[in-house]
Amino acid sequence: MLSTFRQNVGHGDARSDAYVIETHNLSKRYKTGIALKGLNLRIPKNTICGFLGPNGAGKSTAIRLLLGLSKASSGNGMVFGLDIERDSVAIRRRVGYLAQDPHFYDHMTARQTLRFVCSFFYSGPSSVLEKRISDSLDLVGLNDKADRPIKGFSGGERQRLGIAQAYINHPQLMILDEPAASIDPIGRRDILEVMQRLRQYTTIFYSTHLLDDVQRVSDMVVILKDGEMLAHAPIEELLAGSGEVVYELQLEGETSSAYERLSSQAWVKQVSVMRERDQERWYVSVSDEESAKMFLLPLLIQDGQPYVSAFGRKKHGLEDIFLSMVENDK
Ligand SMILES: Nc1ncnc2c1ncn2[C@@H]1O[C@H](COP(=O)(O)OP(=O)(O)OP(=O)(O)O)[C@@H](O)[C@H]1O
Repeated sequence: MLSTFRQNVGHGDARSDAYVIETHNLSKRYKTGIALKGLNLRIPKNTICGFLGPNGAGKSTAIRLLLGLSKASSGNGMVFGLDIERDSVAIRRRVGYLAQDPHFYDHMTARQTLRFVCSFFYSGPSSVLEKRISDSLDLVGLNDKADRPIKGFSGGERQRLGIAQAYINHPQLMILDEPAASIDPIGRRDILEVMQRLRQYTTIFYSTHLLDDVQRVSDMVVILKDGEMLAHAPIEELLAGSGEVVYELQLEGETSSAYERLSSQAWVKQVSVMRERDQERWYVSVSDEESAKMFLLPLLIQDGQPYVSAFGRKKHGLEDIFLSMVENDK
């Protein structure tokens, strides 16, 4: 850390050691209705937390409250152990924020943009400043484009510059509002890589609709719907689901006798069949995994029928879990 830049060391209370963000029944009511109902967040240091929810779930409302840009109707919250209402200026100084649609002066280059941002908080030697700018551009993979006007940048490059701008003051927390929305797959992959690189330096709390991205880079997931929190858990815990064991099989050929054999077993709870052109996909839910390991395949195939082209334990994807939570409100 460069000594002439403001040092981001904690000066909050003891709770700041455990959680970067902590809220208690944080709620927001607009004239039109309740946007956020009793949000209880606990986000530990150096995690990447995906903040998920359908449109209108309350994600931006929560972000505005955390940054002190809007006042809570009830409840309270801490960022670095500082009160989000009383200490919002001190909090914002230590948070790097990327808005949903960042605006830049398009005639300026990436390097000039970062210099301009630094001019608001830095007054030390220019060699230190230039090194900090160069390091930030490196981190987001823009060093080779640093001296080109921003007007020629792709959507993904603009977002990466936005991340460099949010990171330039080495914040302890970055809040990113939809950092990869409306970016092509290569641009999105680059942004995810930048987030992975940043994880060693800071905590990242980001809102998104992109479930695959959340599954790839997040440690923790918070799911909101209609202002209510449906889930707040480490991603592995969420992906482990209810603990139900389901085998997924892809079959071709004669399947009716195999269906009879399997469904008559006491340890088979259910066999669901989906027909796909000339194949069938089966989901076999079992109550005893040991029996399934020993008997499922031998029972399935007799006299070479049916032909099994895929076999494995079904993994729950975040998309399945998100959709089932949002649709069932559980
Ligand atoms: N300033 C406001 N005045 C009145 N209602 C508002 C205001 N801001 C947000 N809302 C309402 O609060 C609810 C939550 O909105 P919010 O923007 O927080 O959702 P979101 O999860 O960020 O949605 P999106 O994913 O579409 O950005 C919505 O019903 C919205 O219409």
